[in-house]
Amino acid sequence: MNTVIRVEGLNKSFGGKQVLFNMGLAVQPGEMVALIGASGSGKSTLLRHLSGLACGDRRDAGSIEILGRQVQAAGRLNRRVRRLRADIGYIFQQFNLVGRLSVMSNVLLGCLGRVPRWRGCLGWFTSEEKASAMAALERVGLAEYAHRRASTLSGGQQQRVAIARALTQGAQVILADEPIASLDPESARKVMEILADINGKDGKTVVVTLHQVDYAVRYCRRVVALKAGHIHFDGSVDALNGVFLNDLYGGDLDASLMFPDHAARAREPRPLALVAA
Ligand SMILES: Nc1ncnc2c1ncn2[C@@H]1O[C@H](COP(=O)(O)OP(=O)(O)OP(=O)(O)O)[C@@H](O)[C@H]1O
Repeated sequence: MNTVIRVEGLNKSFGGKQVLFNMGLAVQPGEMVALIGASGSGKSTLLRHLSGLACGDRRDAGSIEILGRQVQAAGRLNRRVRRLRADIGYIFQQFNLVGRLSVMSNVLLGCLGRVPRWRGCLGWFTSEEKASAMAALERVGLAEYAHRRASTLSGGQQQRVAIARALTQGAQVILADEPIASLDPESARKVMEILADINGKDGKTVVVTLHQVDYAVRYCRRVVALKAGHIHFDGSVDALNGVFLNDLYGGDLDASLMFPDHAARAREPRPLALVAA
């Protein structure tokens, strides 16, 4: 099978300050990968580059391919990156819904990359597209809210609508940037379970940045840990331990809460109390 995400030699600077250093990454079809690291380590910047929402400049070397198609090379975005974005579902921390529109209309926005522009402008969708949007809402448990104004939903519900939008989009790859950072634990659990379900049942490749290491341990097999713009670790979640996490987070993380002993990590349910500072 072909590699879904390939990053080679990626650098990024903002105003002369380098924030990503020679990053290399390969993600295979159907993987669910957690991106972890302290605040400012470069997680969101990397994710934005993967989706083609950001790019380096000519001084920033590096290339990114998604689904075998070039997103950027030598600090330049592929001119056809908009098309590629139709295959990438991007979940934002703050949901990015249009609050005054109905839940259903928001989910239908997922079709925009694939329908003729005039239809998108008129908001004219076929019955198949509407059925697909409703099926996506059912999948995330929100069919009964289809005709509610999006702004009236809770944060957790809005994030599930955003996931339904990515499903309707038909995205092959889901990039989720701190999707649970502003949610209560129960809403966070539901969002992570939906992402894991989409990964497990539909085989979609998921990369999710997380502040909460315990959710990474629970839902992802592979972890990529960033430290000061470098890939510090890339491997099995089983390799994480308190010493490693204290080093990664500079002592801001009380990993003893998470790994009281190695054996406890294998037991379910895993603790959900720990949040990185
Ligand atoms: N638009 C920007 N202009 C200037 N500097 C930026 C910009 N975006 C990010 N940075 C800097 O790049 C570095 C990495 O930021 P990034 O947001 O990727 O980190 P992060 O790991 O996602 O942090 P957090 O977990 O707090 O969201 C930080 O030093 C940040 O200040």
